[in-house]
Amino acid sequence: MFSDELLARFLDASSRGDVETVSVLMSRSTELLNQRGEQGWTALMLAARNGHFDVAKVLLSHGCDTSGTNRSGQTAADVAQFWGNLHIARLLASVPDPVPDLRRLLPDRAGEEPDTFFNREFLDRMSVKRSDSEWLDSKRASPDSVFLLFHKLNPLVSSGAGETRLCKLGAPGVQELLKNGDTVVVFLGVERQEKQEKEDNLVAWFALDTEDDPTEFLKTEDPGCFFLPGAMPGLLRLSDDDAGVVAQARSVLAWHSRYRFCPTCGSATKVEEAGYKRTCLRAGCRSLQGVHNTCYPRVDPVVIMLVLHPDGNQCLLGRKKTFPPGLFSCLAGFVEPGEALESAVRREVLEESGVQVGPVQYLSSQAWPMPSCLMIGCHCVALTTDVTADENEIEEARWFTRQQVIDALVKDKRAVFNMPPRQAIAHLLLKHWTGFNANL
Ligand SMILES: NC(=O)c1ccc[n+]([C@@H]2O[C@H](COP(=O)([O-])OP(=O)(O)OC[C@H]3O[C@@H](n4cnc5c(N)ncnc54)[C@H](O)[C@@H]3O)[C@@H](O)[C@H]2O)c1
Ligand SMILES: [Mg+2]
Ligand SMILES: [Mg+2]
Ligand SMILES: [Mg+2]
Ligand SMILES: [Zn+2]
Repeated sequence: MFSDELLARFLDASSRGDVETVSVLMSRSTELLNQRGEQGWTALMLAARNGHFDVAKVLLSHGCDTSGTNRSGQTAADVAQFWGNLHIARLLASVPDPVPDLRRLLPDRAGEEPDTFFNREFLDRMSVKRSDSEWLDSKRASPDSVFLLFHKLNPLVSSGAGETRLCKLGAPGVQELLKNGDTVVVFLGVERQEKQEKEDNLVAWFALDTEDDPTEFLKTEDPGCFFLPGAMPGLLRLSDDDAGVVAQARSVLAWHSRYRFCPTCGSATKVEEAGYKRTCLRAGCRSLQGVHNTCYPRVDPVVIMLVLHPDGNQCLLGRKKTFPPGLFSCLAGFVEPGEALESAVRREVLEESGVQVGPVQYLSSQAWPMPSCLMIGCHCVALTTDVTADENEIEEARWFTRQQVIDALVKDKRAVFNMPPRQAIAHLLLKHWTGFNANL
């Protein structure tokens, strides 16, 4: 701490060009450096006003902030320029602003939208049709329509030729389930057409989930069909073409399985808008007034970030206790209510690793249907480098060099860690940072 009297002497010495007193006082309290006097001027502004080059140099050598402004909105450089002290203006102009400098470490944004797993959409969701019950009924009965069946949120698939593909059932294949009034049938959309088709010719897709024992059902179906076991890593076995429609279907079905009753009053609900809304059946429930976010499927935003070291050559990765051995990935965390993405990035990195973050840059996002996250992928640059992992969540967090990341990407024998799988956006953030464009 310092007294008002000490600050007054420090500002006075800067203003008079008394380098020696400035140095002595700073050695007693470094906090004086960016303090303002009654007029809102810092020592650097006073030195700039009065042309004291040596004082400005000493202040800068102690890491004095050059970006602060006085009450007229002038920086020290503006003050020096205004009063004709051009040598000081030039000195200040040659001091890089630390934040824009760190910004240069952020990789260029991708030119093209990356083809990320879970994001590929070949259906037109056609949300206008969700309230057209006549059209929906006709599509549910149509022999051309496709039904995707899930058992406890695991999709029915078949394996062959090294690929795991969705089983596309027709209405007869799921007729028992359709007869059951409790079954939720979600309308996913229609296949995109090369040329404009009549509405009647569009191929509609639906999804439904059953919790019943599927043994009997599987006996009647193609013997190669099975329910993909476990969400992770099971879902990552899907083909790239099928992953997107599974992300959509699984997230909406998971919402139905978890939100049977009205979250506002606990009453029964009815399914509307072809599976995209649940409405409370109790007249007078608060959820029926205005737009109510409990009535619609959830999306939980999660920030996921590759933190770059201020030296530009290292990045911060962490391991959760639940990760397979050797795997390190980007830090991630749920965005909290009332929080901007940039703040969520800074808070989660600080919580999980103790590292402070400066500039943040968005790269791209990914649907992550476990059960319905939206991963928001960012690069950011650290302001501090000491790592203290939050032991509750992270087993270990540390800096890896660019070369170590490339070794892990190409699975070189020198690799010191395993990359997250190519289907995860963490992989894309790492690969994008290295600038490594080979099709790995
Ligand atoms: N695609 C990828 O590359 C990738 C990589 C890492 C994580 N993820 C996903 O991101 C999710 C979030 O990351 P995290 O676990 O590090 O988050 P986190 O660091 O915020 O910590 C998770 C904890 O936050 C709490 N929490 C707060 N809001 C929550 C909500 N809406 N839903 C569930 N829990 C909530 C819970 O206590 C939970 O245990 C993971 O669950 C995972 O599915 C995806
Ligand atoms: Mg986390
Ligand atoms: Mg966290
Ligand atoms: Mg969190
Ligand atoms: Zn209600």
